[in-house]
Amino acid sequence: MTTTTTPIDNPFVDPAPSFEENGRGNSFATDATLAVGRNASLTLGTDSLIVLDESFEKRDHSNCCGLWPSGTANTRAVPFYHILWAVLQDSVLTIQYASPTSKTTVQNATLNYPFEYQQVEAVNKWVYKLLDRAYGPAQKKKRVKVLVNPHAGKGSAVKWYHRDIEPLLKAAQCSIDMVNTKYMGEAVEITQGMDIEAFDVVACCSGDGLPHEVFNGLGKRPDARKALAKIAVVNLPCGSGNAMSCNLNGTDSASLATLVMIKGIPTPLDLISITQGENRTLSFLSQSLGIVAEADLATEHLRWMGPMRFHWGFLARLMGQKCYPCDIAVKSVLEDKPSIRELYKREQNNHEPASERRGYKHLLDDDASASSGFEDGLPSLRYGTVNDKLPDGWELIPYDKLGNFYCGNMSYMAADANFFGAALPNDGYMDLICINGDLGRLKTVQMLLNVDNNKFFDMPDVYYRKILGYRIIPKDQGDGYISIDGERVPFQPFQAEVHKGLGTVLSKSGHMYESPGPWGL
Ligand SMILES: Nc1ncnc2c1ncn2[C@@H]1O[C@H](COP(=O)(O)OP(=O)(O)OP(=O)(O)O)[C@@H](O)[C@H]1O
Repeated sequence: MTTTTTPIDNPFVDPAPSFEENGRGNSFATDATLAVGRNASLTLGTDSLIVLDESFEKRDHSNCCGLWPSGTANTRAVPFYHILWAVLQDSVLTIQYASPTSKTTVQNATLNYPFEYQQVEAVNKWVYKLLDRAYGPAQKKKRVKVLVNPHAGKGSAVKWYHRDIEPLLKAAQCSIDMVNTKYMGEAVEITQGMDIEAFDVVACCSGDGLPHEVFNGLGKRPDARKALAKIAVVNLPCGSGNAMSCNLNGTDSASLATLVMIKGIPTPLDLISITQGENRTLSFLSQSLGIVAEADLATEHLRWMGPMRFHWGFLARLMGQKCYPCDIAVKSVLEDKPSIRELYKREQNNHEPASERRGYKHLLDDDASASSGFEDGLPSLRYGTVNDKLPDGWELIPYDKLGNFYCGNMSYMAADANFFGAALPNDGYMDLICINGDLGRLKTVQMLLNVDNNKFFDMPDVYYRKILGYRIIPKDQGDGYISIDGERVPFQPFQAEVHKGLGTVLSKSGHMYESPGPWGL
């Protein structure tokens, strides 16, 4: 009787054929194990590179305090996801990988093994397979324009770039062109004029402010559509608000986010056109008016408090049960939570390629043809601007007791603040939450707590909708706070509409955010 060993039973067994082999009818298969002299071997396992090296035992305590899965003292399993590069040069095989230094940080580490001249061909084939496993469908050697905001957060971005980010990018053979921004708005100018053929990614070592500028810089170009589709915008978190990284990299650690970027898959992102006065800008994250906007923007002087500043600002306003009366017209598509969950579930199982996730073709809207998708610049506005007459079918409704108007395009609005549990990168909708200001203090505090523990979406007082556009007109108030992607804009009426998959980001999955979704799935 013969017994077969599956990869699940044995991590030393090479898994199913690689991406390359699939396309080549397996003609490229080589041994999964490279023997290095008599004392070491390198094996392509199920999801890790298994390094067996007797010198580990003597040399170091390098299992990083138990952070790697490891069998014995002389074995190390390096997940393929952490492999940055491998090359055989001058008869020495060098493998670079991201090694955990704590639960939230990684740093570049290297393995070197000498090989005989006769082994070169076999080793090169093995390296090819290793890189294939390490990168899967992700592009290798990305060409990255890096923008560092020296003033982001507490002013550590330059230090973090040199310590946590650049070494990983170099180890992964990325080409780098780094610029420190010198003033507010410079990232708009840089990306408006950049050579988009020379780069794949613009990586912002910053908070969410610089990505906002980059989307707008690309959006101002005569070839805006092409630029926004070609260049992936990435946040490597160094600011005080790093929501973009939490959503797409699943972390607010600069080094871990860099690893995710190196392995990231281009993902179309819905962008929102905002018209206010005579201006048109792009928003990628959120728009808010009411308690959330005020708790954030009106507490700048309390920056020393760190993240507590937002909670303090929120509670202070809550005590006064403040309302923010507005007239609001909404072009709504889904208004009930079961349908919104259903959409989310469908998208989890939807693996269509990035090329199918752009444009308007999936929208079943009455006048979708108004924006046919052939323009070179930004798409035209289907619903006009805030200065035009209200689009057909829209109706302004008075919200005299409005406490919070919050429109989101991503799930997390800060680390652990999963406000928009049903948000999707390219469903072609914005997620809108409206909450009354006279709910009662206890209920509102409960709401805030439920944002932290993932029960917010299901609360009956959370009015959650999937929408295509809206107009909001503040009334009966003097000055106030409106936030677009966390930045303050004039307290004046504005209108918003979404463009399906107009922008591009890098994500782990190619189609979902790194949030747990709307609960109860
Ligand atoms: N050299 C600079 N000096 C002053 N401001 C700058 C500079 N470079 C960029 N900025 C601006 O800083 C703003 C905030 O940046 P960012 O989001 O990166 O950091 P942050 O700490 O998260 O900020 P905030 O919490 O204030 O939004 C952006 O609007 C950006 O244009």
